[in-house]
Amino acid sequence: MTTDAPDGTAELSGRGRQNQIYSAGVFGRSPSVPTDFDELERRARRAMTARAWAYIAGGAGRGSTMDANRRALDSWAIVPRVLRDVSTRDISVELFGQRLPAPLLFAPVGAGALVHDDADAHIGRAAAQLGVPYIFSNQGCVPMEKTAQVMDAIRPGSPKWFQLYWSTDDELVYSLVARAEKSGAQAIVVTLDTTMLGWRPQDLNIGSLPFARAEGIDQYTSDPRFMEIVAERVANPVGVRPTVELTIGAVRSLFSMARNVPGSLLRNLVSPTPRTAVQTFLDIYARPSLTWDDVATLRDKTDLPVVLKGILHPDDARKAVEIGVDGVIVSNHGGRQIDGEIASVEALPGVVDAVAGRAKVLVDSGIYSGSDVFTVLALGADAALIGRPHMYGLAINGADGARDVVANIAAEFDLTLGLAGHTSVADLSRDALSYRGCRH
Ligand SMILES: Cc1cc2nc3c(=O)[nH]c(=O)nc-3n(C[C@H](O)[C@H](O)[C@H](O)COP(=O)(O)O)c2cc1C
Ligand SMILES: O=C(O)C(=O)c1ccccc1
Repeated sequence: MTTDAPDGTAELSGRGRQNQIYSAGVFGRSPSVPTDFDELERRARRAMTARAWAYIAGGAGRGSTMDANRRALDSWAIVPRVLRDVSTRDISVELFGQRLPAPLLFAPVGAGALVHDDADAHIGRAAAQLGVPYIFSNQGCVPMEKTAQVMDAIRPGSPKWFQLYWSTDDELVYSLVARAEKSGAQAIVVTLDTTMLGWRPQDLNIGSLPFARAEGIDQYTSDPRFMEIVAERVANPVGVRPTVELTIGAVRSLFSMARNVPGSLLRNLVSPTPRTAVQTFLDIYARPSLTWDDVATLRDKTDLPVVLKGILHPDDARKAVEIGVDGVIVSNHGGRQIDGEIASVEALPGVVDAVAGRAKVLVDSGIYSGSDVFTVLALGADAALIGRPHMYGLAINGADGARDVVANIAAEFDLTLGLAGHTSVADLSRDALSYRGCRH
């Protein structure tokens, strides 16, 4: 089956996408982004500043978790079946009552402004054109209301979810959740693996943290509760440690941020407010003391599906189901948090078995091609999140680049599905794979 975007420019079916690309080729036009991950990454690196590359491509420590993510995927081989009429295929899936055109989502990625102005709005546009969900990052660069508006203008009711980092201030947490509900979010994703930032040598070695330059704090500066905390701190600076020095770039971002905030406290740049906003963000964005009780409370307070991101142990998956969450995301945050961590795909079968169909199981980290998507679905995942690849597409070719990267992965998945002898996602099981063991 073919899924056209409203403007007719993006195809998710394998043959449709191939036809688009080959037909354009006849007129000398090449695709907006490379169609394989390695070339995509090379081109993206050339399109980015060194600071953006360090943050986006970087991982924790020596990068061994990123390597493990790839190794785990590559240790499974697809075993095709033949003569089964694969002429009509359906790659759509249902998640939380909504039919999605492909088993894919745009992962939440913070500080996208490093790559593109108003990054989140452009990714929102890409996602809306495809009808694929976009999970808004809590560390995004555009207030969620604006991204939602951009998406709904393209496709009313475009699938959108909100990713939450649990702040030390519960009132801020619930203010963000209420804004997400009002913006039309269809699920709340709580990310659990970033209660502190991992040890990231690529950023550390050049002394670069986007948030310290006010890149990636727009969900906060557009929040009334957050700005109330900032105002309190400005009025009463006792105990506030100014650990952040503002650069010219930071002042520029703060200036644009001030334009976003109604009746902004930030307008007056000679005031201590911008610096306090950055420092307040760094102080309160995450609470390492978070426990299951907090998540259970959230579960009771919102009617939206709650999805936990960063689940890798089967016992945690069982506990999540027990407290009534609707889904888990098997993720090691793209290998950015712990060096030497279990690969998502290594953890996936254990989590799928523990959940036993009682909640949705999503997965991310290193899923870069249609055959990777095939592998994780055959291992029991319901859908996969795509992180760095869509940011690389954004870096190379803006919204169209982000869209086409995800369209290409969907198209390759559709072809892989058919070539392997299957016609729908529901057909897939571990029988479709053979374990070839780790090569190390
Ligand atoms: C630059 C960058 C920023 C990220 N920011 C967030 C974030 O704000 N919230 C979150 O839950 N995950 C964040 N992640 C993790 C992604 O959601 C996802 O788990 C990861 O990118 C998947 O791995 P992949 O990049 O190999 O596809 C970020 C990842 C990257 C690369
Ligand atoms: O960079 C990230 O991966 C990320 O998710 C994050 C979250 C909070 C603060 C800094 C980074």
